[in-house]
Amino acid sequence: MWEEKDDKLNRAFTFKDFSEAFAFMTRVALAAEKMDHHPTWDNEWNKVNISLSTHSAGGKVTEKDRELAEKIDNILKS
Ligand SMILES: C[C@H](O)[C@H](O)[C@H]1CNC2=NC(N)=NC(=O)C2=N1
Repeated sequence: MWEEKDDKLNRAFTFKDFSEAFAFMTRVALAAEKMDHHPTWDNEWNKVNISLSTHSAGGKVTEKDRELAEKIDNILKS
């Protein structure tokens, strides 16, 4: 689940393999681009760590981050 810490919303995801992880990242990237709101993330093989904050709000968590987090959760479920 998402955890709010140090002005960021963080969540770690683990997939079966790299293909699954990267497919998820592609879908998140398209949703993020549509919102013009982008994650800070890293990927190592089957793991993806996502961190959300709003640069234009001085790096704080805003409604935009909560909205993107919800979209990411929906991508994961679908
Ligand atoms: C110019 C462009 O709209 C801005 O830089 C957008 C792009 N993506 C962004 N992503 C995030 N996470 N925060 C922002 O403030 C932000 N701003």
